[in-house]
Amino acid sequence: MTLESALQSLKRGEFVLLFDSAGRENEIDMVVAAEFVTPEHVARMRQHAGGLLCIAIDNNFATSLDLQYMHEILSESSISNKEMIMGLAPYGDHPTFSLSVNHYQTYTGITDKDRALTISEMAKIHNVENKQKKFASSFKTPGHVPLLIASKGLLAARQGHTEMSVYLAQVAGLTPVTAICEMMDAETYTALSVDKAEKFAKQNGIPLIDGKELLEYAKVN
Ligand SMILES: O=C(CO)[C@H](O)[C@H](O)COP(=O)(O)O
Ligand SMILES: [Mg+2]
Ligand SMILES: [Mg+2]
Repeated sequence: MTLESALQSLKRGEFVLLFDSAGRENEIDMVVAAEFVTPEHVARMRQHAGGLLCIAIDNNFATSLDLQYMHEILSESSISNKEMIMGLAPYGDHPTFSLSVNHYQTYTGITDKDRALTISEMAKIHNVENKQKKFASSFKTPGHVPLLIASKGLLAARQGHTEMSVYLAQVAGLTPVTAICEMMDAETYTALSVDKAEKFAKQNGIPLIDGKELLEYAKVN
């Protein structure tokens, strides 16, 4: 499956699977452009991925919303348990978590319908004039969908699913806001292996992108 066909899938509002690398998380995330997310997408990520469903956003967009990384927010806060604040994960990256949000029209925030609304409305904010004002009036925190902020410099700075998925959306000409969820294995209680993900991808006609290929593509484009 070529990167080009994966981009076409994203443009049609379909899933792609994204592997980071064996030396990093060694995980495969289901990825879909946030602007297309429906309750059915959320149900499928819940059933076929089962990890944490997050919204990844481009760094400039985060800045325009006055968002910070959660580890920065906590470092600057008056909490006493500062030693708990995540520095680097075992594979060497800082977490990209920021606030978690619910759209104001959700009820509990966790249902497929509620999360789909939160995710798709988050993409819409990217394209309005006064983003910060609209964001503050349309979303509540804490909520049921974590926001992840892609690094400034994107793939040159960090090679996580956060950056790779936002980069894919950008290259596809879409709003750089994605919904991503790690694929878990209910048989082994670990992350889904690449072999099993390849099988799933084939059976379901979903493109699987290797992060290595994406990084090579980014170098020459
Ligand atoms: O931990 C995560 C949030 O559920 C996932 O790994 C997600 O893929 C984003 O993180 P990263 O950019 O580090 O891969
Ligand atoms: Mg992770
Ligand atoms: Mg990841």
